Amino acid sequence: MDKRKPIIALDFPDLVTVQTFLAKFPKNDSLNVKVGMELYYQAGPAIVTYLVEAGHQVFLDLKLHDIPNTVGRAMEGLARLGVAMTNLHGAGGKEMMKAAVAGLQKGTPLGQTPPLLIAVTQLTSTSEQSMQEEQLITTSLEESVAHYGKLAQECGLDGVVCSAKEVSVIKASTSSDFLCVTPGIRPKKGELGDQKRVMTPLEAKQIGSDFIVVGRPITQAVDPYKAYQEILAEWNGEIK
Ligand SMILES: O=c1ccn([C@@H]2O[C@H](COP(=O)(O)O)[C@@H](O)[C@H]2O)c(=O)[nH]1
Repeated sequence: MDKRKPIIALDFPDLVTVQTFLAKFPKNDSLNVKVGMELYYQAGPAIVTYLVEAGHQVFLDLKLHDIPNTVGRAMEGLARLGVAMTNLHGAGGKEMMKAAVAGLQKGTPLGQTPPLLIAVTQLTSTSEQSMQEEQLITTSLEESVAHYGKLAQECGLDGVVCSAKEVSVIKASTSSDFLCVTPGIRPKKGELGDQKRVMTPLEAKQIGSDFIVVGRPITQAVDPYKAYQEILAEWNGEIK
């Protein structure tokens, strides 16, 4: 995946809506796109194959969280789809994460590299208060995120999903090459929606995010391609 390009969250219900959206971008532009639950559960693996064959780099964001055997076998299947990155919930634990790594390796066709595997730490829609009250976690949110980062690295994962606000703490508790994939990205004065821990593309760049994930600020914009270009420019430090 090209780190200079934002990952566009294709949170749409079907192939036709995806095609209509992508038609607003120049033909032959290879994009970083994210397929999440909304699209995958309605359009199935065929949507992933469609995007891969169209030349896009796909982050398959299904956030697996189940017993180790189930997650390992599911990852084995997902590895055959040709995605560049996929993920699970770090809260599933070490045995589950190790099974996922093994499953991806087993399922990846000979001669190909397994997708990057990253662990969700605390969702960017979670505040410290809700984490403490609803998950009964008594540490700070930063400590919880750092903890999941360390576990994920111990299990052989490539990085985490976190807010850009936690990039420094993740890098300090793991290593500088441990990937921080950061959703919860909003342009200055952009609508937050359900996101709680947000940063602008420029702030995320300055703090060291490896990848930014952007959905509604692009997909719901009046001119999605223009919105994408503005975010791309900011992410690449061209707008200060
Ligand atoms: O902690 C997380 C993990 C995943 N996401 C996903 O990223 C996009 C963000 O969309 P926006 O419209 O830019 O808010 C969405 O697909 C989420 O499922 C996240 O936001 N936070």
